[in-house]
Amino acid sequence: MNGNRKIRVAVNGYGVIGKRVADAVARQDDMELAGVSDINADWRSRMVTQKGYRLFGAAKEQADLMREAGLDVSGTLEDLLAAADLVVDCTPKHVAAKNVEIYRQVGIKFIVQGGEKHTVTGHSFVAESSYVGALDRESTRVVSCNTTSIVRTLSALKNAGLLRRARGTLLRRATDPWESHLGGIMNTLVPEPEIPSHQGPDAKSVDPELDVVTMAVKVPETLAHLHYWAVQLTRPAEKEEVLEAFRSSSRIALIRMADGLTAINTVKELMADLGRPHDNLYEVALWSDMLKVEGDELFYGYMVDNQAIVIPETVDAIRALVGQIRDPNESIARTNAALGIGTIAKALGDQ
Ligand SMILES: NC(=O)c1ccc[n+]([C@@H]2O[C@H](COP(=O)([O-])OP(=O)(O)OC[C@H]3O[C@@H](n4cnc5c(N)ncnc54)[C@H](O)[C@@H]3O)[C@@H](O)[C@H]2O)c1
Repeated sequence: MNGNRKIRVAVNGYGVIGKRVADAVARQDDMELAGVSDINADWRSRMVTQKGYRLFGAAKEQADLMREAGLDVSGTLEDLLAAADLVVDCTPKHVAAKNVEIYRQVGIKFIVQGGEKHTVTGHSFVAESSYVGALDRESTRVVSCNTTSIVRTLSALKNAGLLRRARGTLLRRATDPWESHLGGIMNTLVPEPEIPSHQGPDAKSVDPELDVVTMAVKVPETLAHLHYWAVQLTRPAEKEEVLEAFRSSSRIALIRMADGLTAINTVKELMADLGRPHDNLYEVALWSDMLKVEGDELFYGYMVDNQAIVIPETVDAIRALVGQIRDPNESIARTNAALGIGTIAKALGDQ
């Protein structure tokens, strides 16, 4: 690739993650959105052209259906891939694993999301932990929302020399807001049948050194996930030392109950007030005044906006695969600036 040319990015699957990835790519000054491909021909695909993005059908049949519905269609996925340097697959779980065959045939770099297994690409991505390992690769997998939060927070403790082992309980949102008329639990809590739940082992696909076990339960709300962690430190530590470790990550935002941020809906409202697209909380929002250190034991809780947290990671994964920017910190800083990551600390002051 010519060093000065913008990276042309295709997004396949314009759902919860795909629409946010498309918007985030459009905001990067070193990238351009080549277009978006999907299979549906309703209001969701209509929003693609409304935003000024080029729309493609996943195959001829879907492109024809879109045309019949009066949509302005630029061709098929094949045409889109021909006009792109890299494709981000945001189709539902297991669909991407099949699309990978198409990408390999065409010879285009690709990113899949956390619904797919590590083996689909052989590399799992969280920017602060595995950017360098993704440089120049054919593909990577941006891990799931929960796994991203686990790797970000535990890496911060690990890098400060504080992490021995971590045990977490995850309260998982039932479904995504836009599709909550189609399903999702009510008036119950559904424990995941196995311990450990998959997120702990999945974090080790990014960093095999992490000693982490997770347990999870599905809860009847749609806003976000909530995690509680008990961590054995390498030595007794002060609370301020731990907070300093978390502050070292630009993608962990310290918040406080004392500021009135006492529930996940209040944090989402803050994102709306900050003018974030889709009210996205890209950061792990970790309560500094709830955090407790007792000798060498650490306890804390945080919120994960499942719809948003993987978006900055996906943008960084694009740069890593293309390989023009070799330094993770440079990519992270560019992504953060383009998405407004850092505005929480500015708005709330020192936490
Ligand atoms: N929703 C979340 O909170 C979340 C968080 C992190 C990661 N992920 C992962 O991101 C991926 C996408 O999840 P999502 O929640 O955005 O799904 P989604 O169902 O909201 O969106 C998927 C989109 O892909 C389209 N699609 C389906 N089959 C297609 C095909 N063959 N070709 C092109 N488009 C097709 C659908 O019409 C839909 O618009 C999954 O791997 C998921 O596990 C989801």
